[in-house]
Amino acid sequence: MSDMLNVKGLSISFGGLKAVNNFAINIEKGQLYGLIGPNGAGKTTIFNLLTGVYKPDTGTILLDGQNLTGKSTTDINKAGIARTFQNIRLFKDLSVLDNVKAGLHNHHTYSTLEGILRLPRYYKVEKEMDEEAMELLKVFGLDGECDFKASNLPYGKQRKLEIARALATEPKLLLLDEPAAGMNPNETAELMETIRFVRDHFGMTILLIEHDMKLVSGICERLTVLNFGQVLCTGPTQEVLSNPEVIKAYLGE
Ligand SMILES: Nc1ncnc2c1ncn2[C@@H]1O[C@H](COP(=O)(O)OP(=O)(O)OP(=O)(O)O)[C@@H](O)[C@H]1O
Repeated sequence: MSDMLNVKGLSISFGGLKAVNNFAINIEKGQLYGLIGPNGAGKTTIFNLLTGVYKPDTGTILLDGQNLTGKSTTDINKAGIARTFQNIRLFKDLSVLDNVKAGLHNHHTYSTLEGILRLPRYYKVEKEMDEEAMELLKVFGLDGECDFKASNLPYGKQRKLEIARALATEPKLLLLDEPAAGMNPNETAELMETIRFVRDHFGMTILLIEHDMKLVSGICERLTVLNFGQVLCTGPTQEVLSNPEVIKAYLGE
């Protein structure tokens, strides 16, 4: 199996603090992978490094063999990394459909002039986008709410919409930052099914940060545990979760 994501020697400091120190990870294509660790361990900072929000002090990031180190957020998104955020970020006043279409805009193009003049190509592209967005919404069971304002959806569905929008950019790697945060047990159980489905249906490679151990042990095949910015342990999920050092540093909290 080939690596979809290959990261080596990744570090960044904020002032005197080494938030991420010599981080490495290999994720195979189609793998469902978890990044866990105590609060402040550096997990979100790693997502910010992988997506170009921060530039690493050292290290390399390869996506499907392509070197993304030091690239901008836009270039990295185009190259195939999409993410969701710890605090949901949707276009709250836009419809559910338009939120997904905002993701599709990455690869459907008409010129600004074609758009302003409403030239035929504009209508053709808009129609194709409507259809594609609806297909994606169906996958998430959100097609019935396509005209709702995003902010009027219940919390669990907003999370799903955020994932749908990320998938609309046709990523090679999907990063989910605490997808179950703020969810009740029913919503979490449904979310687990959705994430598993996204992997199976789209063959998606997924890296997720999560504190909910039920979700982590339920769907992740491999884990990397981060502690004080450093990798404490990497391996198959059950092996990692029964590692005494991991229990001491994290699970025993
Ligand atoms: N832009 C920044 N400037 C200064 N310090 C930062 C910055 N971003 C993160 N940090 C620090 O880096 C460390 C790692 O933070 P990070 O948010 O990555 O942790 P985390 O593992 O995602 O935590 P949580 O589980 O609470 O979300 C923290 O000490 C944080 O305060």
